[in-house]
Amino acid sequence: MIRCVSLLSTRHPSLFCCHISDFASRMRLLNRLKEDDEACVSALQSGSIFLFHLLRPLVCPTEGGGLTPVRLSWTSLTSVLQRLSSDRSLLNESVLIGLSEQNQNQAQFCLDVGVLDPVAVEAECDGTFVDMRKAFFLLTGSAAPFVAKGQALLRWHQETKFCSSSGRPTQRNRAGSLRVCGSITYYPKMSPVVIVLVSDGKRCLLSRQMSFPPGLYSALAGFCDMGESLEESLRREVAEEVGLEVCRFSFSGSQHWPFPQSSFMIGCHAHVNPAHTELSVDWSELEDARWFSLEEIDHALQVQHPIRGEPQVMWFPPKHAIAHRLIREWVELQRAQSS
Ligand SMILES: NC(=O)C1=CN([C@@H]2O[C@H](COP(=O)(O)OP(=O)(O)OC[C@H]3O[C@@H](n4cnc5c(N)ncnc54)[C@H](OP(=O)(O)O)[C@@H]3O)[C@@H](O)[C@H]2O)C=CC1
Ligand SMILES: [Mg+2]
Repeated sequence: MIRCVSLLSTRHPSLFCCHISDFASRMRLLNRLKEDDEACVSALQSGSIFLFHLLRPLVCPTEGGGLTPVRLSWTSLTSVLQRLSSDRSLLNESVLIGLSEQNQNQAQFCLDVGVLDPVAVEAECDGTFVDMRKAFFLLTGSAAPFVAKGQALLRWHQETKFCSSSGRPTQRNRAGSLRVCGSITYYPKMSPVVIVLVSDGKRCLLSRQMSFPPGLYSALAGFCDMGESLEESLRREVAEEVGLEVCRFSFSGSQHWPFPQSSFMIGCHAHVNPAHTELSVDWSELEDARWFSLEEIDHALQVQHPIRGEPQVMWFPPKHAIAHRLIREWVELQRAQSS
């Protein structure tokens, strides 16, 4: 929907009224809140706040058996803090996550209440603090990436309290989108990871690491090295982990991934020459790597959850994960090619 938005900007005084979409106006407002501390304070007072305790999100169950994050208004959170005899200044630690598309661009913040007794907060707020690994896969709708982003920002603040150059404490802006020490500005960081589903035209290649739960197989993945392009990382990771040479690849999509910290997953499909598919697996990285037929992949896609005590049952990362999407795309392509 296009609507007329009045943009009063000191930076762009010529922009008084123009036609921009709701999305564009939301993005500009978000940017303004990052730059304007006063505007951000007032957005917090009318916004919603999501709580974490030592990086564990506060959630409550949904009717369908999933989880949803608990959101509090500024007023209700200040009264909770008062009842728990905590200083309201804790709210200064909150970090802007985004603006609600559904709720008239309401600002959304996250706050780690690690200094408070978690049980008391849970009782006050009707929720439970749960480990991110559990929460991420049970959060419904768009909540999983949203909560992951909040946790990633809070973690970054906790880890960037001091300047790595001077050793002095860093200062943050109100939104929490940066920290400074003198002339040095720190911005939140992500580690780029390439994740690639390799195919020989008929089969696809999946692997598992020692740390994976029993039966879980996924696409090959690896952190990009400093200075590498996406294609260089992809070719290197496939060569390192299974000894194959990629002849062509295509980009599929990307996602922020909260494990082990903040990864920026770049999902790709890659092809190898069907005449050169013999694997030379790096056993120090992988516990197993194998080629799978369409039939085997189709069967594993039906497995919703790992079955306890049946490690032989193969299953894939859940729908949230880009690995899942790559596998589904490969299946669709195989079906389209054979019909
Ligand atoms: N979203 C999804 O669908 C999926 C996501 N993933 C994610 O992809 C990520 C990367 O895959 P993985 O195979 O483990 O990566 P790699 O193949 O690159 O191997 C991991 C090792 O690389 C080293 N390393 C290099 N740079 C970094 C960095 N920036 N952060 C952490 N470790 C680094 C570490 O070695 P050392 O410890 O020796 O220093 C680490 O153990 C994983 O964290 C995993 O969570 C994986 C599969 C599916
Ligand atoms: Mg790897």
